[in-house]
Formats: sequence, structure tokens, C-alpha cells
Amino acid sequence: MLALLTRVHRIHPRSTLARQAFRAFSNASPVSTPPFRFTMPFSKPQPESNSKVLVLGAGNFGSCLAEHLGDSSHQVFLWSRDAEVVEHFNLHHKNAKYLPDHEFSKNITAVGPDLPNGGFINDMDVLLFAIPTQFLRYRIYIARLRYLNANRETLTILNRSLPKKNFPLLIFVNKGIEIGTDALTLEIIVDTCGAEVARAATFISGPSFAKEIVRRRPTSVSVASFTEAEANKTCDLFHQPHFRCYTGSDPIGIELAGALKNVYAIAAGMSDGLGFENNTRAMIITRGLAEMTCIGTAYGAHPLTFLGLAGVGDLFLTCSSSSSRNYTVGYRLGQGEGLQNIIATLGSVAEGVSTAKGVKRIIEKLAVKAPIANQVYEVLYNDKATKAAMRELMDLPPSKELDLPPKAGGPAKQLIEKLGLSKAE
Ligand SMILES: NC(=O)c1ccc[n+]([C@@H]2O[C@H](COP(=O)([O-])OP(=O)(O)OC[C@H]3O[C@@H](n4cnc5c(N)ncnc54)[C@H](O)[C@@H]3O)[C@@H](O)[C@H]2O)c1
Ligand SMILES: O=P(O)(O)OC[C@H](O)CO
Repeated sequence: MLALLTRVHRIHPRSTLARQAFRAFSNASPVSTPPFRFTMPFSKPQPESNSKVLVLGAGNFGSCLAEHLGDSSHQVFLWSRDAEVVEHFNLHHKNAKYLPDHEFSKNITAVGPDLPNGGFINDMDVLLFAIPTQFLRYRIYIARLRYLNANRETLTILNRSLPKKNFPLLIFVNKGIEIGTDALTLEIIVDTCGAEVARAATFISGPSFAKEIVRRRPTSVSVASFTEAEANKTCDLFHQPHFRCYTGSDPIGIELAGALKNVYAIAAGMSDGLGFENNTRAMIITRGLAEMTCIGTAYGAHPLTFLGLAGVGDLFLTCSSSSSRNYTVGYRLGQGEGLQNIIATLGSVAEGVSTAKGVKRIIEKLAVKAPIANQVYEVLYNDKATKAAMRELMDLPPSKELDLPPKAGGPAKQLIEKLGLSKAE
């Protein structure tokens, strides 16, 4: 739409007029969400163009987003914990492990393996976190896979150098729930960096496979924050003729949607792996959406958020494509492979595997009916056979198709209090 507008009216796509027009379209959001709580920015003013961006995490999505921003003439730094990745990237403009066929923009410089120092962080306009919520590592001494809280670890270190006023614009793209605490990233930010930083944080979620973004395939995502100005800044930063953002003010809903869809993608993969066909996948997607909406509503998120790009958009994408790692985990389980082997050979993170644990606890705490998520948990953690899980889903007694719980809002209310936002309601 913007490309058309700029072409017809001969406006430069990165001009202020183009940005304003783009924002007007973006604000015509596909769903109505609750109002923003703040309009004024917390982070430092952003330059018109040429922002300095530090992308933390050089996996598939971090590298892809670094390329996306480098492509639109921002000055991008890509932090990796791996010295070899840093050296190789700066010599060849390639990331040998993730997106190996792609030649990256010369506007990107890899940094690491240590986290950049305070002076460097202060100099950045934007910090973009593309680190998984937690990371699985094979611990030789205990001979098993163990989860490490990747985002919490990085934010704790980073907070020492983060200015408390006029900090860089903060953007998070991970889709998961922290194991052990069941915390969303918003809560991890409050715990590690304080409420003011969390109120300014923005979250990007939606149907967005990294490899398609680097090929500039038309893509749209949701951008949510409690602060409208911060969401708009993120929108402006990411906007490209092939990339649109829709802003919203329900970061809790956006985060939940992104985390939950991964669990249902595992279920859809299982069904396909078992040899079931289109009817069954459509059933899992639709009933999955109903479960996601019930969990989100009982949690205190806005139900309509689940009808947006971060909800049904991403659910549909990941439940219907073998490009999804979560779908692939489910598919291979359905084909009879063991979970440990799948994870050890996947080569990339599938956040739904760890998120299924947190979701199970949240469902129990909120007393929400979510049979598909429960069966995914049983297969992943109690060795239930995928066929038996599907059988049990089909044997459930008849129930109402739409049965939204009253908006209880327990966990969201607590989180909102922790953010110091309850007075703003
Ligand atoms: N790949 C996609 O298409 C896509 C799209 C949207 C969102 N996401 C989300 O983005 C997040 C990252 O996904 P990805 O695809 O890049 O995963 P990935 O497995 O490709 O890469 C993860 C990267 O994070 C690094 N990492 C792990 N723990 C770290 C830590 N403590 N500190 C620093 N770096 C650490 C790893 O070394 C690796 O480079 C996930 O939450 C995912 O759900 C991914
Ligand atoms: O490969 P997946 O399953 O982690 O999905 C990637 C993104 O979340 C798609 O939007």
C-alpha cells in the first residue's frame, strides 16, 4: 500500500510524509486493542535515518533482522557470543551456520564474543534482542539437555551499562515463556532492568520466517508496547516496501500469542507426521486458536489480539509449513523419532518445546480447558505416544465450540502492578 502511495504521489519511501502516511495505515489495525497507556517516548529521540542498531543474537532471526535493517541504510552491529562467527562474518559477510547461502549487507559489522561495553551501548539508538527466551545446551557432565535462561542472562549483564533515562529503543522478538518462573519477557525486563525500561519495551511478533524476510518476500508483523511513541518508532525503523508493521498496545497478548502458537505448531506437525491429512490440521489450527484465546483471556490479555498477525497469522504459518522448526519437531515425533535426538539434530531453537512446560502450568493455574496443549506436554515430557494423544483428543466428550472464560486477568494484573501501571488504568 505504501509502495503504491509513494509511487503515485512521487514521495520518497523514507521521507517524513511517507512515514506519516504509513503510520496512518498501520494504525488502521486489523483488530481493536486496548488503548496505549503512554504516548510520550521514554527512549532517546531516533535519527531520521541511519540509526545505530545493535542486534543481540546472531542466529537465524537476529542475522535476518540485521540484514533487514542494514538493507535500509542503518548502521548495524550484530553481536555473537562465538568469536569464530564474528571473525567469519566480518571477513566474508556470511553467517556459515544460519542462512549460510545469504551474502549480508556491508552495513553490518559483527561484534563479540564479549558483550559490548557501556560506552558502545550508550552510543546505540536501538537495541534489538533476538536471543531465544531460553537456550538448550547439552551438559556433558550430567549427560543431558539443560535449559539456560538466555534473555535473563543477557539483560542482567546489559543492565549494568544501560542508561536509566534516554536509553536506546528496546525491541524484543523472542517467542517463549521462561522455564521455572513461567515469566513473559516483559517480566524478565522488569526483574533485570526495572519497570521504566519495561514500559518502554516494544515487542515484534507475527508470521515471519527469517529466510523469507531476507529474500524480501512481503511480510507483516504486529508491534506492541505500553508506549505508543515507542511502538511507532519501531514501526518506522522496520518499515520497508516489502515489510509492514501494525501497532498495538497489548504487549502481554502479543507475547502470549507468539509463545503459544509454537506449542500448537508442534501439535499440527505431530498430526501430519502421523499421516493425518488436511481436515485434522485445520481442526488443530482452529481449536488451537480457541485454546490460545481462552488462555490469553484468562491471563488478562485482550481476546482480539489473538485474531491479529501475532495470533492467528503466526499460528496458521507455523502449523502449515515444514519451514517451521516447531512444526518439524512435531512431525518427527509423529514419525516415531525421540525428542532428545530431534533437538540434538535440529540445529536451531524450537521454543515450543520449553514453552509447553510453562503453558501446562499456566493452564492449571488458570483452570482453563486446553486439551491440545495438554497432549503436547504429555508427548514431550511423559513419553505419551503421539497416536494415543490424538486418540484422546478425539475421545473428548462433546463441548461448546466457543466458551471464553470471563476476563480474569490474574497474571496480567500482577504483571501490570509490577510495571507500576495499575494507576494508569
Ligand atoms: N527464525 C525465525 O524465523 C524467527 C521468526 C520470528 C521470531 N523468532 C524468534 O526469535 C528468537 C531467536 O530465534 P532464532 O531463529 O534466531 O534462533 P536460532 O536457534 O537460529 O539462534 C539463536 C541464537 O541465539 C544465540 N544465543 C543463545 N543463547 C544466547 C545467550 N545467552 N546470549 C547470546 N546469544 C545466545 C545462539 O548462539 C544462536 O546464535 C526465538 O525466540 C524465535 O522464536 C524466530
Ligand atoms: O521456526 P519456528 O517454528 O520457530 O517459527 C518461526 C517464527 O516464529 C515464524 O513466525
